[in-house]
Amino acid sequence: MSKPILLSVKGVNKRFGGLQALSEVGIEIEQGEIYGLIGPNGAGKTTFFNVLTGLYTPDSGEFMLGGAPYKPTAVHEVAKAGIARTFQNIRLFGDMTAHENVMVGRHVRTKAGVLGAVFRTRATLREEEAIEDMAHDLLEYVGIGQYANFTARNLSYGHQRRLEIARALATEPKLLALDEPAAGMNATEKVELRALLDKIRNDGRTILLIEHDVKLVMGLCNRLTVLDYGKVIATGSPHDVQHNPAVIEAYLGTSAH
Ligand SMILES: Nc1ncnc2c1ncn2[C@@H]1O[C@H](COP(=O)(O)OP(=O)(O)OP(=O)(O)O)[C@@H](O)[C@H]1O
Repeated sequence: MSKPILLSVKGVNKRFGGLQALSEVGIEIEQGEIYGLIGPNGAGKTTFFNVLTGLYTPDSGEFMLGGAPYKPTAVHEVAKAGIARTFQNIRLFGDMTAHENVMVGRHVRTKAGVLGAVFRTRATLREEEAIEDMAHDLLEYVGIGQYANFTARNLSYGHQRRLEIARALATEPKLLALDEPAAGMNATEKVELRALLDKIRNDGRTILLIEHDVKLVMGLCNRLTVLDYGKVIATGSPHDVQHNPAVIEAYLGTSAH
């Protein structure tokens, strides 16, 4: 039985000068699944992510999130609407501790507001304590609780990636969008990442994953879409997609296969 649709995207077009980077791209992600977006270099994956998360304005496109129309405008609006993302190149606050990085993510959802923060009312202090606790819990959840007080830049690469995921989860997203989370990871880190993403899905969250590591995507995703030259060339289960002639053709001779 199919689950409710969390994200529905239709007819996305995006042109850069003479280059049609996205052509009528659409996807539907069900609640609680890991959905993959793959494709050879330059296929348009990151452009799609940037459109979805408000970094690029599409030339056209319709978006529904959690059953309501969703307009990916400014980045902070996207976070409020319920999409949190990580980036291909890690973007942490390098001089802040791991704990502080997660707290920053949580502030998207705080209620006390600026006046509360300035006058440090009792409500603000209570909220701040709750945020501190939640940040600690999230660091434990992603498996780096013991590094809470380490400066982000001093964490290992794999741990920085986990910290990014914790920070994204702190916004309590409906959809967690991960842009190449396994990039640069060694084999052990990849196995651990896979277990973490599995756990996040088992806890009911929905994940959209761009990933170059085809093995990881095929092993982890419920369904996926393949882009090539800005167009959707296949959508389906890992098994169906792997046997799709258009996909085999697109990947022939590329390092991603
Ligand atoms: N800001 C931009 N200005 C002009 N062209 C762009 C811009 N961003 C992306 N492109 C072009 O759009 C196409 C799609 O790029 P995109 O980065 O989305 O692909 P990708 O599938 O994410 O590739 P990769 O796997 O290499 O990251 C490429 O031809 C790229 O050169």
